[in-house]
Amino acid sequence: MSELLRLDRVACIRGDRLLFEGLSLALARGDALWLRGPNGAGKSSLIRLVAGLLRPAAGTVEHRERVALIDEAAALDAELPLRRALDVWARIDTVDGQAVTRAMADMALAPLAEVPVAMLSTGQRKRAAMARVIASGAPIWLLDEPANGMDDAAQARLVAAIARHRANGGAVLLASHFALGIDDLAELDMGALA
Ligand SMILES: Nc1ncnc2c1ncn2[C@@H]1O[C@H](COP(=O)(O)OP(=O)(O)OP(=O)(O)O)[C@@H](O)[C@H]1O
Repeated sequence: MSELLRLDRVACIRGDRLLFEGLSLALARGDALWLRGPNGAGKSSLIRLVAGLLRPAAGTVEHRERVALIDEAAALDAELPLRRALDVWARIDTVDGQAVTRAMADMALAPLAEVPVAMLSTGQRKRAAMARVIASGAPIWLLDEPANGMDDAAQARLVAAIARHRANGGAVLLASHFALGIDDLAELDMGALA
C-alpha cells in the first residue's frame, strides 16, 4: 500500500471562522504537496490538523505511518547542547545515534554539536529542527515554513534532504510562501478554498 496520508472532506474552524471545508487529499510514498496561499489562508492550520494538534470540525484525517513536524514552535530543549538536544528526540523517536549523526551531517550541523540550542542563530535553529525531522525516521514530513531564516546553502540542503526522503519512500506536506525549487511538486492553493 503506497498511500501514507488521506484527508477526507475535512473542515477547519479557528475561533469562530471557517477556514476551509470539504478538503480531501492523499499523499502516497514519494509524493510532495505544496500548500500555498496568502497569510491566514489556513496552511499552518492544515499542517497542525495532520499532526494531530488540531481536531477537524468535520471529515477524517488518516495516516498509516508516523509524522514528524517542523513549525514555528521550538522543538529542541534550549538549555542543551545541540547534539544532546537531538539525542533526546532520538530516544523519543526510538532511533539510534547514527541517525542523529547522519541528520546533522545532512544539515551541516556537526561543527555546532556542542553549542547550546539557545545560542544558535535563527537559521541554525531551523537547520537543527530539520535535522530532528530527518533523524526521526518518520515517513511523513510536515514542514511548516521550514526554510524561514535559512541561507541559500541551508535551503539547498533542505531541498536535497526532501529529495532523498521521497526517493526512500517518504512523503512531504509543505506549507510555504515559496516552492523552494523542489522537483515534481504538487500544489494546493489554500487561498482558492476560502
Ligand atoms: N489559536 C487560534 N485561535 C483562533 N484563530 C486562530 C488561531 N490560530 C490561527 N488562527 C486564525 O486562523 C487563520 C489561519 O491561520 P494559519 O496560521 O493557519 O494561516 P497560514 O495560511 O498558515 O498563514 P501564514 O501564511 O501567515 O503563515 C488566521 O485567520 C488566524 O488568525
